[in-house]
Amino acid sequence: MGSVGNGNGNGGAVRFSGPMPAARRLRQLLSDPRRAVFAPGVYDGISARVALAQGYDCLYMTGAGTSMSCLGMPDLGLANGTDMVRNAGMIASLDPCVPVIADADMGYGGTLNVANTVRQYARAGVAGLHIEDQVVAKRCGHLAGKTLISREEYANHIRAACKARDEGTDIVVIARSDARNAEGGGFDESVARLRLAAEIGADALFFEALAGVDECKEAIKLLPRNIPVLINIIAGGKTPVISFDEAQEIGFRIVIWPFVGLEAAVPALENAYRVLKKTGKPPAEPAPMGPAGLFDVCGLQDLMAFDAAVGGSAFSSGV
Ligand SMILES: C[C@](O)(C(=O)O)[C@H](CC(=O)O)C(=O)O
Repeated sequence: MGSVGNGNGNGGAVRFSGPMPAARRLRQLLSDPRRAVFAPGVYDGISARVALAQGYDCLYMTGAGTSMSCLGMPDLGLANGTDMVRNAGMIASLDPCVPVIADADMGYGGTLNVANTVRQYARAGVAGLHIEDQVVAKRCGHLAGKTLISREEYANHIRAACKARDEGTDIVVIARSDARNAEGGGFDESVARLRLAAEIGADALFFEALAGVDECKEAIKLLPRNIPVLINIIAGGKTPVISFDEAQEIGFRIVIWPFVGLEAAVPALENAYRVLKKTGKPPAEPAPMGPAGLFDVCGLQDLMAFDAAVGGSAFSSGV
């Protein structure tokens, strides 16, 4: 989409035009108070492509899914910043018109690491990221036994994230608090930390592990009105499983479903490998898509059209 103007009447200046940068697009979506942003969880190139084909306005890169798909490990803080930014940047590059909100865990260290994480995600084209208040040896927000950093340290991390954002990027900084179900935390501690993060300059707030619809309503009542609040819905997690419309009705402005793709993929994979082993053939249903059908999911037609548009003939007789 980028066009380079050279000797084209603008004094030889290089001019780029193309889709609105993803972070600006996310800010635009968030600026409409009547509408929540709906972001299904994706964890790799295939899940992102499949979700993009459904026409969502935004995608969510799950850190747990990244850890599982890129490392084969559960969400126990084993994926580092490099693993995460690589996956987030790849997903963000697939359709630059659709913003990606990506998990950035605890920012992978102290204030300097948090700032570096924000810069790297912004450079990778990620539209928004969330930074939480767990220690570096973190775990999934819906598991027991979480340990928090102090309120002061968290404030410093959010300050670092905002300062890095303000170096010339538009990336949306989402402050997450895990205090609700962490040792020494609780509902009030989460509220206090998220209010503090809003004062410091976070763009949105993520209240992790809200327990029940009444608590969701209470959180919305107690958090500042002028800042979008994210709800993280995981079947079998701590937060009640409510629909997008119900979440929007309560007042949430960003709704993520991190595991929707993983919950579909894991049983399907398990079935395919089991049947192949048992019968010597893959399951008959669903009908095989074939190589071209599978590659179509990942943009085969666009790539062939690109080649033809620039005069290539690599695919002129089909694939
Ligand atoms: C939202 C989350 O950070 C994610 O990685 O998707 C996880 C999801 C999970 O592991 O249940 C979280 O809530 O901590």
